[in-house]
Amino acid sequence: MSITDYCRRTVAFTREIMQQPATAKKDLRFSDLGFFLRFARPIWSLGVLALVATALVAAAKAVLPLSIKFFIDNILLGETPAPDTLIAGAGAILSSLDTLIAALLVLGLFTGGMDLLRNYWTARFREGYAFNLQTALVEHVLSFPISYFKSQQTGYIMSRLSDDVQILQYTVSQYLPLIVANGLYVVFTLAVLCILSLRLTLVVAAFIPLYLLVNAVFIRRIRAATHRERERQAYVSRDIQEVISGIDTVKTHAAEEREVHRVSGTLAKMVDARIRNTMLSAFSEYFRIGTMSLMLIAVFWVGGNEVLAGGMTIGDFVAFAVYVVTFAPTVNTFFAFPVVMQPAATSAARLRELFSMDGEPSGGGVVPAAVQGRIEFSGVRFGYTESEPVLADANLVIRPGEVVAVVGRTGAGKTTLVNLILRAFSPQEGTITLDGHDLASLDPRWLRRQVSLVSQDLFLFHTTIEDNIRYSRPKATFEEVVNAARKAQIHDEITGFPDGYRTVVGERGTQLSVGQRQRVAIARAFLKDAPILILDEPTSALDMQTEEQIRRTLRLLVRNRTTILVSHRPSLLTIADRVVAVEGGRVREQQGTDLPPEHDTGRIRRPGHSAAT
Ligand SMILES: Nc1ncnc2c1ncn2[C@@H]1O[C@H](COP(=O)(O)OP(=O)(O)OP(=O)(O)O)[C@@H](O)[C@H]1O
Repeated sequence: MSITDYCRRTVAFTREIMQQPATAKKDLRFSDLGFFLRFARPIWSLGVLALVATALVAAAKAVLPLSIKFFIDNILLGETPAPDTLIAGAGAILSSLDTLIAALLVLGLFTGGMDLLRNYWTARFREGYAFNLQTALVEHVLSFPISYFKSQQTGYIMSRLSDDVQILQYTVSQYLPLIVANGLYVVFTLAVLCILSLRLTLVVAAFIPLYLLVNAVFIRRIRAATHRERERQAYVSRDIQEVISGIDTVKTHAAEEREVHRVSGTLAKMVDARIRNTMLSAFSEYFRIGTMSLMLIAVFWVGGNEVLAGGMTIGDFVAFAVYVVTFAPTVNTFFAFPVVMQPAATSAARLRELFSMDGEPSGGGVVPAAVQGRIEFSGVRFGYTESEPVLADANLVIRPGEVVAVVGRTGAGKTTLVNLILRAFSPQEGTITLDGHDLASLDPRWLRRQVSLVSQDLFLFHTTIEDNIRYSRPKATFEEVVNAARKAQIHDEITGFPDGYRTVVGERGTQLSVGQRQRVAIARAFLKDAPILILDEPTSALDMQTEEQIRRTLRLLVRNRTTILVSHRPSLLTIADRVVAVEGGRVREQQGTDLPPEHDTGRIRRPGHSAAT
């Protein structure tokens, strides 16, 4: 590529990034600051200490260059300070070299000590703040309805939970103390500059609107670019997480290259967003540095002429020049804060959005004293999209203690039906009641405590088998855990492992076979002993012999519980009192002639029969 082509492309790229949409979807409002301050409330005293220490260090640093003025004017040239100046008193005291050196030593020791304290208090405040924020965030996100987690990919949620908090914490901890310190430094220094020369200070102040103009042009653009970058970063996390969790499928299809290509595609979009964002920041920095250089030139020009004309002492000018040379980069950094704080502002806006989403009410809703277990669907309509109902007009009554098997073609809506009982989703029309209470009116956590679920999609934690079984009743004794495992026909296999019940099952239970995991889930249900039981393909991974054993234990488990059994296994349906079919969005009773031949053995009791086995 020729140099001309290169320049042309650079200009086109610059024009393109300056013309990108400059409005971000989720901007942080000023009122949101109050929201984020609430996490600082329990540690406010540390914040105040950090602020006071920062102010003292800034003040100490601001007076330091004044020593040059005293050294030149009072000590070297022996001039008597003008009685009407504010710093005359200090000048009179520091009129000998010894006192000036002693004062400098004291000032140095004080500044160093105070700086150490500032670091300590700032670190405690920063970490305490991040702790409060992240704990509240995890608590809030865990209160979201199950439907949120079913509609979002784990990697995307994780990115928002960890990346945003980290970026907010990192940026705020790095820059917030600097903003405070630099802000105070600017104020103190401006005061000293005014004392040294009001005229020159006005020259400095004249450049402030130029800084504001640069910010006005760039801030909105940088904010929008940061939003784009962060969304794309979440997509990268989502894709990587998906590949890692589906690594078995990826490997068996020898699809590593394809997956690398897919992830690198998402990654490339993020890198592009990052470059554009970096370049926008670089352009704004370029204009700020330009403003700073112009300011320094103007100060030297006006100040130099003042000294030549005798309107200013050499000491005042040198002190002023030292101030301005150290002050200018601080002013520059100060006006760059709105830019460097954009990642934090973006993260804060995204976190605010998460916090403003409604979780399920905790402790709200009706909590009946006892559960009979009558479940009734009346005219229920539900679809994952409004236009395509999975259930169109579902009517079903399950009597207390009854075992109802739900059959139907794959994709007919059987799992959807049980998810509605768990209030993972809410019907768009019609009602579902438990003992006459609309599920929508019940406390969702209470409701789920009344239900044991053994599903085909079970989850084990990366801990011991004992703790995994105990998950359904944390206060259960070891004997109760063993008892539940015996009933679920897994005790002998557990004791066969070298570590027995202390065997760690691996992430998601990968060190157990699917059949073993399924029986751990059944053991959990025995231990929970809830009045309602949902069995969604509970034996899908078991061989015929183990299923036969489990069928016997399931007969025991369903006793005196309202049970909904979803299964494609004809043999398992024999534990049901009756069978209903989900078909075309409706639920209809299955008659003897509708059942596959192996069902019609007379073991399935028809509606109206007792639930006892
Ligand atoms: N979280 C979801 N989001 C969108 N659509 C979904 C979701 N879960 C299920 N579906 C769709 O709803 C329909 C019913 O699914 P459901 O899992 O209830 O069927 P099922 O009868 O249990 O099937 P199977 O016997 O294969 O388990 C299917 O078309 C499915 O694609």
